[in-house]
Amino acid sequence: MIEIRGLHKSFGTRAVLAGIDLAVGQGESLCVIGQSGMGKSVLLKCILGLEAPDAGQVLWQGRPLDQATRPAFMARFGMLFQGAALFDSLSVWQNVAFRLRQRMPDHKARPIALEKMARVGLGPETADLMPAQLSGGMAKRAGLARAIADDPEVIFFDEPTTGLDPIRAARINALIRSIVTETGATAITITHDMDSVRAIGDRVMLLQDGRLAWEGPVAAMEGAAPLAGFLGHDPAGQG
Ligand SMILES: Nc1ncnc2c1ncn2[C@@H]1O[C@H](COP(=O)(O)OP(=O)(O)OP(=O)(O)O)[C@@H](O)[C@H]1O
Repeated sequence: MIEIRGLHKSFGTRAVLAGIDLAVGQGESLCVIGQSGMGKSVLLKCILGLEAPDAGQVLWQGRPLDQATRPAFMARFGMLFQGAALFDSLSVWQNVAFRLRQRMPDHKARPIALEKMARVGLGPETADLMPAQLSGGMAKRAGLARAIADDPEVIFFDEPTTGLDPIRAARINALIRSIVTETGATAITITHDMDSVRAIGDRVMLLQDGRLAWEGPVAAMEGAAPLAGFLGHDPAGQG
């Protein structure tokens, strides 16, 4: 369970986050949407401790995340970065096993990496390829395998379909949903893509002018007036 209480973050005179409260339950899949520049990335950075909020708290399992509690949280989270963000100098399996290799020898890490790769549709023939040899869809799958390699309790998906054509995007969305359901992980997805929201989310939040302008179950969003600008909108045209 992740909770955010009264989160404020300004840059100069601009209040990017002006009092955000939210809670994501264990096993829940939350999608955060918002126009470009509305603070989705800043929110994610505050949760991860990459930006220090001006006020407010982030709690994990009821405890505020601080210097003492953050390492345990960081060990239990996985992330799919926008654009996959693979390490160019590491092979696919080494990317997938990046965290595992910090605490186990390669002969133990590699089979786990191959198992996670299989889960996302990457066969063993891709294990020793370098990221530059992968298509966009394969790179995204490798990034997804890395995100789940250490069986995280919490997974962040940052714009998971960016750069993919609609067919590949739909496949990645379906894969993410099945993995989230199967693992019981808590998922937070930041996206412009309403097809991702429909496919991945249980609940959706609209971030606007530093506040949560709308929140509800994905099933209720089609009739929600504040979301009218997003529904049926082509996400490729934004941000
Ligand atoms: N380190 C920083 N210093 C100054 N301003 C910042 C900093 N980080 C973010 N901002 C500003 O905060 C606002 C929100 O940025 P953020 O990256 O969170 O938007 P976003 O909703 O993720 O946008 P996008 O969908 O385009 O990625 C922007 O106006 C941005 O310029």
